[in-house]
Amino acid sequence: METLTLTRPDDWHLHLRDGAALKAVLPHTVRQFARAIVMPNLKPPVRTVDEAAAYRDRILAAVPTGQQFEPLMTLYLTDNTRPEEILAAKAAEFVKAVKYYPAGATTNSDAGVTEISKCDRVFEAMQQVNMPLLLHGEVTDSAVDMFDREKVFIEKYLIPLKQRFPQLRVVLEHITTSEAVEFVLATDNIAATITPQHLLFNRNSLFQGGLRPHYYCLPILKRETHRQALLRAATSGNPKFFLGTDSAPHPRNGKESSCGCAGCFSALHAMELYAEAFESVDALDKLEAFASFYGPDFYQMPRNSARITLSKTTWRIPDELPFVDDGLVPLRAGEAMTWKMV
Ligand SMILES: NC(=O)N[C@@H](CC(=O)O)C(=O)O
Ligand SMILES: [Zn+2]
Ligand SMILES: [Zn+2]
Repeated sequence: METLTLTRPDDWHLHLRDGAALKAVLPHTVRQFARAIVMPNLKPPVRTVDEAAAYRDRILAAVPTGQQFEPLMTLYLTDNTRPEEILAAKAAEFVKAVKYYPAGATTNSDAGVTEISKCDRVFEAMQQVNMPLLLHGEVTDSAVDMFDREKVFIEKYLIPLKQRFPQLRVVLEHITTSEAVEFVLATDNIAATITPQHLLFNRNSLFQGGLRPHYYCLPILKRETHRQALLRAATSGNPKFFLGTDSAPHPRNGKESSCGCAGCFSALHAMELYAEAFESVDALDKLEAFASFYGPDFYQMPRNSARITLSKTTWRIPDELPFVDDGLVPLRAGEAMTWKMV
């Protein structure tokens, strides 16, 4: 049987939620990944080192017995974050980055930043102590077309930010456009994560025979030329592009609604999805570095030493997994996968 053995990967962009939802989804991630950058967009958000420490403890308590997992914590940037909090985060070694959400851009981002330049003193401190800034890179201006919001964010906010803070290390999260790929390639001290859905699907998947809420995430899927640019970047062997699933669980009734939530759940089968994307352009030899090397290199952490194996086996993605309130529909539910983690 055809198999693929890789260094154990890490997920550099993950939503674990809290409480019963955390307990339901964490085992899926622990099965595939050794570590994950855990997003802070809880209700209320994780804004301080103390809140991050408490959330980290709740995550560790939910790790299935006998298994290993290291949550890498992030702080949620607000208009009121103080530079002192950055120094405290640096001293507390479990906080690995600070996350910027434009207020109102995505799920649980109401407490996000209203005007990015308000945070300049915080960015100054981050640049000083080498704390990475993670960006949800979309403008929220309702006058800007939904499909242009990442491109406009780069032009309007990210280029000026990098001019003000050239040494600040930035991750442009879940990139979706060729403009993002080009910007990352052309700029120092910036990397990007790429999700499985943005490598596998274009915006037609949102409307395949009807409205498909389980393909709705933010930033929204773009046209095919962008998907191809992302796939080229991910499989190029350039260390600026690495794995971040953005697995973002919502209950079925939150997605299948008159105003459905944004987010795709992929923690169940993330590595299988990435393997399929890489295989589609005959680049399986580039998967290990994308999934297991470039992330820890950017975050200046050691690479993992354990290994995982994927085998060429056909299986069917379940229609639904147990969750809270309602079931959890995984990305591409009910369809066939050709790789399977052993
Ligand atoms: N990606 C999403 O569509 N949703 C994420 C938030 C985010 O990463 O923007 C979520 O928390 O549900
Ligand atoms: Zn986001
Ligand atoms: Zn996310």
